[in-house]
This record gives sequence, C-alpha cells and structure tokens, in this order.
Amino acid sequence: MNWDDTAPPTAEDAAGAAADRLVAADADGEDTAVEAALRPKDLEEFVGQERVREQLDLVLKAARARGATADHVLLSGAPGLGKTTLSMIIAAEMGAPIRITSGPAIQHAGDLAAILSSLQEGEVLFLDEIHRMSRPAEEMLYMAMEDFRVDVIVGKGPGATAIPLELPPFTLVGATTRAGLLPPPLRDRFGFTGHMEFYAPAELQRVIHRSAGLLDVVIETEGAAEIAGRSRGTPRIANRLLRRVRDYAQVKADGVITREVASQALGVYEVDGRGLDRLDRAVLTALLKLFGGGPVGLSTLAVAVGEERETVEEVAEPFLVREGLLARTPRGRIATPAAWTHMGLVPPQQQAGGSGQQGLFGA
Ligand SMILES: Nc1ncnc2c1ncn2[C@@H]1O[C@H](COP(=O)(O)OP(=O)(O)OP(=O)(O)O)[C@@H](O)[C@H]1O
Ligand SMILES: [Mg+2]
Repeated sequence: MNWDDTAPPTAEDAAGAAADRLVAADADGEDTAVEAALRPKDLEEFVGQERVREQLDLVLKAARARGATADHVLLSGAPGLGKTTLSMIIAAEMGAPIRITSGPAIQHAGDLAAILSSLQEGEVLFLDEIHRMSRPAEEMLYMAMEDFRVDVIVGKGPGATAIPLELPPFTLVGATTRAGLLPPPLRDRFGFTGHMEFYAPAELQRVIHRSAGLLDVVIETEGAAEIAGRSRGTPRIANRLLRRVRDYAQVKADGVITREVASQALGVYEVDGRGLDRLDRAVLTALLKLFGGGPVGLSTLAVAVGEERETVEEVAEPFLVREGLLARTPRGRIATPAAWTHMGLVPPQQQAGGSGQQGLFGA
C-alpha cells in the first residue's frame, strides 16, 4: 500500500473500512476473549492515569482503615481506557466480590431490585453504561445509593403498595463514556468521580511491554514505541495492534518485534504512523485533494469518500479533530496545516507560481 497514492479515494476504498476497524476503540469479539488475561489486577499494575489512581488509592485505603464499604465511584472516559479494568481492581483492592451488569441490561426497576437485594455486604456492583439505564431503574438507584434501601412495588393501580427493603451496604461503580448524559441527581450520589484521560505514548509503551510479557512475545523498546505511537492514546487499541504485529513477526520475521517489523506490519494493516486508518485517510485525502482543504459540507465530503454522513461524522472525524487534523466550522469541514503535512501534500497558497489550485483540482 502506498500512502501517497495520488488517485482520489474511491467508494470501494472507504467502504468496509468503517465496518471492522483495527483502530476502533470499542471491543470486538477477539478483544473480549483476550482482555481478561491482559487486565492489570491491582492499582500498582495499572499504568498511567496518575491522578485517578492516586485519588482512588486514598478512597480505598481510607475505607479499608475504617473497616467500611468504599464510597460509590463513577468512572468516565472514552472506550478502551480501562474503566472495566479499574472496577475489577476496586473490588480486588477491597477484597470484595464483584457483580457485573449494565444499563441496557436493566430494563425494569424490578431487574435492578432483584440484583440489589441479592448483594452481599461490601460487594461491588459494577454498572457499565450507566447512562443507558431506564428512568424508573435510575430512580430506584438513587435511594439504594443513598439510604441502602429500595421500595419494591407490589400490585398495580390503586391497590399497589411499596414494600421497603433494606440493603446491605455495597459499593456502586458506575462507568460511562458520556458523563454529560448523567442526570445531576445520579452524578451527585457518587462519592468519587474519576475522569479517564487518553494515554501518553510513553504510558502505552508500558502497557505494550506488559502485555507482550503476558503473551510471551519478544519486543524491543523501539518496537513498542512504534506500536504506541499508532494506538490513538487507547490501551485496548495498543493491545490489539500488538497482537496483529505479533502475527506478522511470527510469519514474516523471526518472531521478535523490532521497530521495523512493527512498522511493516502496521503498514500491511493500513494503520499509519499516527494511527490513522484507511477511512481516516480517505476523508483527509478527499478534503485536501478534491476540496483544496475546505471548507466543505459534511454531506459533500461523505459522498466524495463514498460513505454515509454518519460514518464520516461519528467514525472518522472525532479522532481527526482530536489530532488537530480537521476542524468543524459553521461553513464546513476544513483541514488544518498539520493535515497537509501529515498527508505529505502542499497547501494551494504555498505552491509555486500560483498554479497550485489548478494542479490540485486537475490531479
Ligand atoms: N491502565 C491500563 N494499564 C494496562 N492495561 C490497560 C489499562 N487500561 C486498560 N488496559 C487494557 O485495555 C483493555 C481495555 O480496557 P477496559 O475493558 O477496562 O476498557 P473500558 O474503559 O472498560 O472500555 P469500554 O468503554 O469499551 O467498556 C483491557 O484489556 C485492559 O487490559
Ligand atoms: Mg468496559
């Protein structure tokens, strides 16, 4: 694959790129299968997130010293940054069992009542995607969090009665990718909120070394750095790229991951030096080559790459914006100078003799 390919991207180039992306932050089937083995088991092993780790360490140590159940904890942050991992660490650090469920799994308040009433004292209840819980369940949760009590409604209509049910003290750990969507009364009932940030390359490098050790893969520092730089600040992506690079190293090299092996492998998988994949590059290429860097409307840009508007807007753009390669303006999408540099192209006004525009659109 030649990244500097001058032909405009075709629909075929972009099609499928969104479906099964190596650089997607959400877990795929394979991730789910191997992630359990790669999860750090205690705070010490958990890489990065210094602030959250330090604060959480205090919360847990204090609770342990008092012999009490830890305060409820809310973890917010983008997919793949370690929320589920941290919830398990909280339970492990407290020496408590953990029960795992998620917002979408709780359709009725009764579902939640059943879970809450079967908790043991001190148990950690991990509620993933807590922003997707139903309204009635949410209201039941308020009372459970605050007073360790729920009202179970028996019967219907005028004859319905609320039977109060005492709960043992427990620790709720809620996780959300969208903290802004949580109703304030719910947010306020957490004693501690940890905001997970994207990881620095050096931190991802540590994640990769650690995972390589667990997977019995030999990796050089430079090899880990190469993978880290393409992992979009996300441990899940780092671990996934490591597995693909390991395959390549076994088949095409002597199994050792050097910088060169990592770079070649990720070239095969079309993940570039900055973690952009084919879809990301198709969007940038269209924006730069067909529209001179913009501004261009989202719909036009989507047609040019042969993708749905939503795919461009929700799948490709967030990372391009985060990387400072693309900006969304009221007049449309524009490429930043960094985008031109990254794609190895020269902006029209910098091209010699003013013939740049023509050359650009004529290409
Ligand atoms: N700080 C970390 N140190 C080492 N590995 C990590 C760290 N954070 C996450 N990982 C690894 O990344 C993978 C994904 O982490 P996890 O499942 O906890 O993410 P998440 O935030 O729960 O994602 P989602 O929002 O999709 O549920 C796991 O395999 C885990 O081992
Ligand atoms: Mg998770």
